[in-house]
Amino acid sequence: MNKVYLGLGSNIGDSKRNIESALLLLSKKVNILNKSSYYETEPVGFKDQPWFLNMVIEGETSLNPRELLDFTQSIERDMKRVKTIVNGPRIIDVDILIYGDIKMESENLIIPHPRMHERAFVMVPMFELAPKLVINNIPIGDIMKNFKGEEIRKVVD
Ligand SMILES: Nc1ncnc2c1ncn2[C@@H]1O[C@H](COP(=O)(O)OP(=O)(O)OP(=O)(O)O)[C@@H](O)[C@H]1O
Ligand SMILES: Nc1nc2c(c(=O)[nH]1)N=C(CO)CN2
Repeated sequence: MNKVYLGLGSNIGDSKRNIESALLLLSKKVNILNKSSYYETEPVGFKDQPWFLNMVIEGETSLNPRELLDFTQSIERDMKRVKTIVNGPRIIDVDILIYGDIKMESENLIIPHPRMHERAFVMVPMFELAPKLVINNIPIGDIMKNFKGEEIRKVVD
């Protein structure tokens, strides 16, 4: 089994329900060990869209990276994710953030996720789960200093 961190996001429909549906589907092939809180987050990239709901899970899987990507993309398809504009609104988005100690860069799979360290909507929930993590030789605590905090709000149930 390999340790993985996956980032989930949604900003169409009942985002919390969408994410929980995706988690149920993910649990068929990913043993979910830990879930971050939910966060309401300002859209990054394309601003003219609803705020997202984001969270990160820590899990383990026997799927290899390619199989894991195929699996997460099958979940996005099953949940009728329709590709709109780049960075645009979506029912569900599942990103592979970290897979063990693997560093890979193929045309459709880059691990660690190449933009995760720029994203408060990934780093804040990730820090909640793994405050001692080192990503590309940078301690996550140092990455956290880049964020001001107004772009993200923890959802308190
Ligand atoms: N680590 C990764 N996790 C998920 N998809 C990845 C990863 N690396 C590359 N990809 C590729 O990114 C492509 C676009 O995925 P998607 O449409 O979900 O992008 P996005 O989530 O909108 O943008 P971003 O990747 O910046 O979060 C996928 O088809 C997949 O092949
Ligand atoms: N706040 C937020 N912004 C985004 C998100 C997301 O999940 N949350 N996903 C994107 C494309 O992956 C682009 N922008």
